[in-house]
Formats: sequence, C-alpha cells, structure tokens
Amino acid sequence: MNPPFSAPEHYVGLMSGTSLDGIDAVLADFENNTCKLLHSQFIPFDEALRVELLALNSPGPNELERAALAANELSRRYAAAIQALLGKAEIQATKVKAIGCHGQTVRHRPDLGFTIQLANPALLAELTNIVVVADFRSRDIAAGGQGAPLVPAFHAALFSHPEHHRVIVNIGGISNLTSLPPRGSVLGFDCGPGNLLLDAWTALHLGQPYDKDGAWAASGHPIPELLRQLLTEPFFAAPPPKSTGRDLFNLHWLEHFLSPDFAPADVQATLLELTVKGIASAILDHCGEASEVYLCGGGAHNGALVRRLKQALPNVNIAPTDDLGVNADWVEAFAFAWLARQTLNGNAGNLPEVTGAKGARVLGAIYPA
Ligand SMILES: Nc1ncnc2c1ncn2[C@@H]1O[C@H](COP(=O)(O)OP(=O)(O)OP(=O)(O)O)[C@@H](O)[C@H]1O
Ligand SMILES: CC(=O)N[C@H]1[C@@H]2OC[C@@H](O2)[C@@H](O)[C@@H]1O[C@H](C)C(=O)O
Repeated sequence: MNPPFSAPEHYVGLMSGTSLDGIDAVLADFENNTCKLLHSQFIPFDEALRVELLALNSPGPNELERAALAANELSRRYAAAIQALLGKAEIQATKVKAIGCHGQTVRHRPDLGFTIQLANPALLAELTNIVVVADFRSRDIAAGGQGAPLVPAFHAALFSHPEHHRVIVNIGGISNLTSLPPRGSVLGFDCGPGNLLLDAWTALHLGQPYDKDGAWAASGHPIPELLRQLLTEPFFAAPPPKSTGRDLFNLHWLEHFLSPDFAPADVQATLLELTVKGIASAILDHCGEASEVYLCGGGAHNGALVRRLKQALPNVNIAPTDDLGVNADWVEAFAFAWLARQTLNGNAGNLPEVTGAKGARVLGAIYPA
C-alpha cells in the first residue's frame, strides 16, 4: 500500500575511493522507498592533493597534522562538488536531507580494530548547511566486523532478482563483489586488487594516471611464474569475511616479487591477470550458481580487463550495471546516499553476514546542518 502522501527524499552521496582519482558525487531520491539516481558530478583531485593523500596511506613525518589539513582540504573539495551537483540539479541545499560522506581511506586495519577515512564532516556541514553522515565503517569494526565492504546491503536493496542469481562486482582501486542468490543470504567481500596496482605501475613507467582501456597491458604477455607468486599472497585464499586496501596491495608489495629481467609491459599484463584471477576465482569459489555478473567502478571501462574476465568466466553473462539501470560509475556514491538515509532513519547499514560483525548496526555519526 502506498503511504498517504509522498515527497521527494533527496540525499547526496560522496565517494572518493582507493584509486585516488577524485570525488564522485550523486544526488539521489528515495521517495516512496524507491532508489532514483538524479544527477552526478565528478571532480578530479588536483595533483598536490592526490600526492598528499597517497603519501598519507603510509607512515610519514608529522602525519597527524598533515592528515587534519588534508581532511579540511578534501572537505572543501567535497563542498565544491556538492555545489556543482546541486547547481546542475537546480535544487536548493535546504531540500537535501543529508550528505553521506565516505571520506578518504588512508588506513584500513580491522585486525587492529580501526579504519581511517579522512574528512572533516563538521566543516562540510558548515560549508553546505546540510546534515552530514560520516565515518560509516567504525561501528561495524567496533562490533567485530571488517567495516567493509558496506555496499552489499545497497546492492541487495537495488539489484536482487527473485529468480536470477546475480553477482555485482565493483572494480575500483580494490575489487569487491556482492553475491545475490534468489534464496539464501547475501555474500560480499573484497576480492583483491582492482585497478590500484595497474594504476601505480602505469604511473611509474608511463607517467600516466591509468592504462586506458588496458591497452598497455594488452601489449604485453603475462609472466606465468610472476602471477603464480603474486597469487601466493594469503589474502586470496582466505575465507570471507575479508577486506583489504593499500595497506596490503601497493608497489612495495609488488616489488618483492619482481626481477629486473621482467619487461614493464609484461608486468602490466600480469597485474591485469591478477585482477582478473582474483575476481574470477572469488566468483567460481563462492558464487557457484551465479548466472549474471554486473560490473561497476572504473575497471568496467577497461576493455582488456573485461575481455579477459569474460574468457575466465565463460558460463556467465557479464555486463555493466548500466544494464540494470544504474551507470557503472556512480553505484558506490549512490550507495553512500542510501547509507546516509539508513542512518537518519535509524536503520542498520551493514550486513553482519558480509562484514562478520556481531550484529546489524546503525552506521556513522550525524553532524547537524
Ligand atoms: N577507460 C578506462 N580504461 C582503463 N581503466 C579505467 C578507465 N576508466 C577508469 N579506469 C580505472 O578506474 C579507476 C577509477 O575507478 P573508481 O572511480 O571506481 O575508483 P574508486 O572510486 O577509487 O574505487 P574504490 O573505492 O571502489 O576502490 C581509475 O583509476 C582507472 O584505473
Ligand atoms: C576500507 C575501504 O575504504 N574499503 C573500500 C575499498 O574500495 C573497494 C573495496 O575496498 C571496499 O571494501 C570498500 O569500498 C566500498 C565502497 C564498500 O565498502 O563496499
């Protein structure tokens, strides 16, 4: 039955992920419990902020102060992204119920009981005059969970099908999947690296931020012995719940396995295979009955990667989430708009069966307008 009246329920979702490419902002409407993506805006990081955020992923001098300053700078960029988004949408800030602000992950150590997403939500509330919900992951970790991935609850709400077993795969800096069987519980976990090693190797050797369409990787030949070595990383075989980040998968990790004899293009081809293998094995080992795989995140634009994934999974249909009505570039930011609404409504945002938390929890902290 429809409620007696309905009104738009506008939320903003903000995501700046492990790829460190920039800020994704979306305006969503959840009127009548539907999920509609209305507008989107991407703002790339300028080089200085990108370099500083990357540096803050590892221990360094004076990092407390630098982290606080970077959080302030990031929040000013978030506010600018929201201003552009609302301008495009011709919507006043007063019409937005809340901003779901993921922040910038610079450490993710659920094993040590913490995760850090840089942001200054108080400054963001001050600059936008909109309620901000932030720090979504800490409560799940406090409840014994991984604090990630959090998007599976949103994937379940938006993409489940009564008969088809669907898997949603996000290929961002890290790749993560959500398995949505028609019956039975949702499964979700990080699969391993998505684009972040491919990006780092491309930056090192070509001076470009990423390998467009996977063309450089496609020009090389995977090195079987290197791939075998990389796959000995225990994260790949570990059972879910599991999550990871730059704390593990970074250039230092890769360097342990490299030999000066390897041609850079062949290493890139091997890194592409590593991403493919991480995703394909996760699906084959944990989502056996799945017939449909939908891709989102920037990796969905990497033609070479998608081609190899299709070869590795010949028995499933692979398509972008655009085929389910949501542009592959905006799924994560959309999820954080949805998670903010869950929080304001006093509803849980995590799925304990995914993160391993002791129970369902209302996530995040609310900063009034
Ligand atoms: N045309 C393309 N060809 C190859 N790779 C691409 C292309 N477009 C985007 N990408 C990759 O996608 C990345 C950005 O992906 P995305 O925006 O999903 O990352 P993210 O938000 O940081 O992700 P996450 O939080 O899930 O780790 C880029 O760094 C690049 O590696
Ligand atoms: C700690 C952290 O920021 N994790 C991110 C990251 O990027 C992809 C993958 O690793 C996923 O676990 C998560 O993001 C998405 C939005 C999530 O929580 O579902």
